[in-house]
Amino acid sequence: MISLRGLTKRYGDKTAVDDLTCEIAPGRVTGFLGPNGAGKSTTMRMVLGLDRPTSGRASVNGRHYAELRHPLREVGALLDAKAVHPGRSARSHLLAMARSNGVPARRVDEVLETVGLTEVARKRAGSFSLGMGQRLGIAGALLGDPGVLMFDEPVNGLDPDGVRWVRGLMRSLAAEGRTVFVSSHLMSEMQETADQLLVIGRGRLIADAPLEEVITGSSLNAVRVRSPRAGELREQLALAGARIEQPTEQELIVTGTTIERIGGIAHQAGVLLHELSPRSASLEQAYMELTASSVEYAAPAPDRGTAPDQPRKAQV
Ligand SMILES: Nc1ncnc2c1ncn2[C@@H]1O[C@H](COP(=O)(O)OP(=O)(O)OP(=O)(O)O)[C@@H](O)[C@H]1O
Repeated sequence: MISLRGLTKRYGDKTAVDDLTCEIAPGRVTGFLGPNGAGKSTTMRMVLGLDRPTSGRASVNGRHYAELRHPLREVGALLDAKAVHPGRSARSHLLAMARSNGVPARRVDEVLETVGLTEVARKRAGSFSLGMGQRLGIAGALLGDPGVLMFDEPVNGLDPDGVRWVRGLMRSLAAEGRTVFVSSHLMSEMQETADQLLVIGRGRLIADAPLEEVITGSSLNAVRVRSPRAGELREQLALAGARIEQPTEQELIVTGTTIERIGGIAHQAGVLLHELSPRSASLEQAYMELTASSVEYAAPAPDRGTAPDQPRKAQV
């Protein structure tokens, strides 16, 4: 369990993390999302005692990181895969970490096997590709067999096979009852991996909700209706306050109401339906809506050459 209580970090007059309060619970994967500069890495660094909060508190299993006797055995983290001495082999890097945390040396070979680096274990970490470095960082996080794991952009630089492997690893760590807290900009990947989402923007909490809830909260969820009398149904639905697009003569895309309501209106009007199906928004669409007002570093829109979009929706 990771707990954040009024967690705040200021750098001069810049507030990187702004009064975050939430719990990251065990037994599930919590995705940590937010635009560039939202404060994700700073939050993770404060959990690990690498940055001192300006105010508030971050704790792991009820204690501050500095109070943990063998931190690696309680919380494992991959923050920066490049934070390895380039002249050291993967194995000696992990052995040094193990020794300083009372972890037995045989565990080093186990985690090297888990991340698929056994064959290159004696090669210099400096010669590793980005993906191999990520795997070594993940091995370091797993070393103490901790109940709490944090990963900052773990799939960065991994090939599709590696991305699938990380997804499976996260899921199985959570299934073992561990707390898995992972940041990513890859929304399609998060949609496959996360159970819970913590979304921040400009350091502030925007959403802390189950993945399903974030997606169903999107105004882009729609219902596709096909009917030989689509025009007639359209009128009835409009009277009931729904928003309707009609891409073809017999097809309607309806938002702003429920599938049950549409079925009821069609029934009352005696209109035959050939299809009534939900069109779920993607996590990417839901995320873009949620964070539209929090994007700090955005390129101008290509067709208009102006500033970023105006907020569409700020809260779930
Ligand atoms: N050491 C520092 N000194 C000054 N400002 C900092 C420092 N570290 C982070 N910041 C600022 O704090 C804000 C949050 O940065 P942070 O790296 O936590 O965001 P992030 O959500 O991890 O971003 P990204 O997705 O781009 O990695 C940014 O505006 C950043 O410039």
